[in-house]
Amino acid sequence: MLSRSLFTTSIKRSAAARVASTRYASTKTLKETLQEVIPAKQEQLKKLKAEHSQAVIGDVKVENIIGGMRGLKAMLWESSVLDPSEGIRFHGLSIPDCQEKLTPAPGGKEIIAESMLWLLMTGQVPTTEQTRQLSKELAEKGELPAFVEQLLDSLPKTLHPMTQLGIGVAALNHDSAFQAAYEKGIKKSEYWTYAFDDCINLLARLPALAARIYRNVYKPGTELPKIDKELDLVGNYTRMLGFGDNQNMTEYLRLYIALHGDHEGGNASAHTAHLVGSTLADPYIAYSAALYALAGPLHGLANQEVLRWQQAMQKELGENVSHEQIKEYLWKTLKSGQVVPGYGHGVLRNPDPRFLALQQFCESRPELMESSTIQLVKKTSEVAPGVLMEHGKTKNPYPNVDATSGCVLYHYGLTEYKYYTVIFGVSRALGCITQLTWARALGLPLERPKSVSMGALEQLVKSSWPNVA
Ligand SMILES: CC(=O)SCCNC(=O)CCNC(=O)[C@H](O)C(C)(C)COP(=O)(O)OP(=O)(O)OC[C@H]1O[C@@H](n2cnc3c(N)ncnc32)[C@H](O)[C@@H]1OP(=O)(O)O
Ligand SMILES: O=C([O-])CC(=O)C(=O)O
Repeated sequence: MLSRSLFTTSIKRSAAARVASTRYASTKTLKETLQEVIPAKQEQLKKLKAEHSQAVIGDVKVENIIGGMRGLKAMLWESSVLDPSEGIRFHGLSIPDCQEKLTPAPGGKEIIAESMLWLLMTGQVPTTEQTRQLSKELAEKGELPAFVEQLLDSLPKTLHPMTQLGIGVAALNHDSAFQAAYEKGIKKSEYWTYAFDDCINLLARLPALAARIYRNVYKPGTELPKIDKELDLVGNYTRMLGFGDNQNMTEYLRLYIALHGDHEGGNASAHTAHLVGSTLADPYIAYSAALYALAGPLHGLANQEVLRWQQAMQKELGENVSHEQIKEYLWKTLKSGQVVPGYGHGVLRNPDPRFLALQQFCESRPELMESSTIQLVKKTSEVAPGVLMEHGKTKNPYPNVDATSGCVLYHYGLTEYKYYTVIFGVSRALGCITQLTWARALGLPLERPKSVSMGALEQLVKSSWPNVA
């Protein structure tokens, strides 16, 4: 059984963090607020460089190099930190803190993308007015250029929705303010303002882009509504997908998109955006690249894979599967050499608090608790950790966020699971655009780590440990 104590502990511990990290913002816009907070961070970096450049903060082991750089502290990322036991904190705030502090949509309860973005970008909790003003700005900027609509409409319906999303996002760079300004020749200190403008335009246009792909592929011939200038980003997205009448689905998507927004810098999608952005490619290109990292089954695509796996199990065993049957099915998956999707993590060593928050959402809604899909998620989470521990390979036998995220969408009628990672792609922009803006504001350099061959590694080992055979 998953323990809730993790959550309670996190709520208690985070009270102090909240006081330390939360500073209420004024009535300034997001860009004006950023303008205010950037100089202190620039100064902090300058001081780190001047005073501590040569300080050693860890060792590089052979296992780091051959093991996908796991555990290597090698990136600067301000907006969130992932603790292996506690999970994610956004500028020090845990998920329950954010649920308590961040402004929901009018009439709603869940965190909205705008308030999460504000927190990520500035480290401050926005006022309700600031959140609404940002919603308005995003809605004003949300329509797609006609040529991008035509481009999307011309793609084969059989092309994976994630491939389509990446193409659409890359094409938006036609209007990149950063690229145009760079060509004109701007000073480095001005980079961030153009990058920020692109980032906001990108985020604003993602719902129309992602919804158009959904309509083209799964609901051809249905009318895509225009953006409603009075709605928040996700309210509009849900409406454009065709689920605007379902308040529970709208609220679920708000929570989903806020929680998937950022997961510190080392995850494959965020890291890709940062790497590509470090070449001074514009934010559209950088985020398009990130989407293709998200599209792999070990990362974001896992939410599609969870549903596919669950449905295959239900097809084989029927609707009302027992814990024992799930256990046998898990062993069958493992013995066939496949991973159990939705379980394990590169950093986390406990149940993912995003998983717990989404499960809590389900528990607050009777229609979800009665759903056989959601019940299967719960039952699987009760037996899979034991099976994975007995299997003995994974360092983390607990569910990650993907174990449940798609199943709720399925219950509410968004059954086309190849689309699920697109929703993740709308969300992950929050963290990636934050970093793209800050990387330019801090003048971070081109990312270029040193690679080594196996022969060179052997030599390095010999010279460090001469007595090793
Ligand atoms: C939003 C997200 O991206 S969350 C992650 C989504 N991905 C998934 O749910 C896919 C299933 N999970 C996995 O494949 C892994 O747990 C990952 C990719 C998430 C993390 O990978 P790692 O950090 O390498 O995990 P770890 O160090 O525990 O792996 C050790 C071994 O356990 C295996 N393992 C890890 N998780 C699982 C799993 N869920 N099922 C079966 N085996 C697993 C690994 O494949 C690896 O096997 P190997 O030694 O034969 O190569
Ligand atoms: O942190 C990771 O490596 C994967 C993950 O959960 C995410 O990116 O949301």
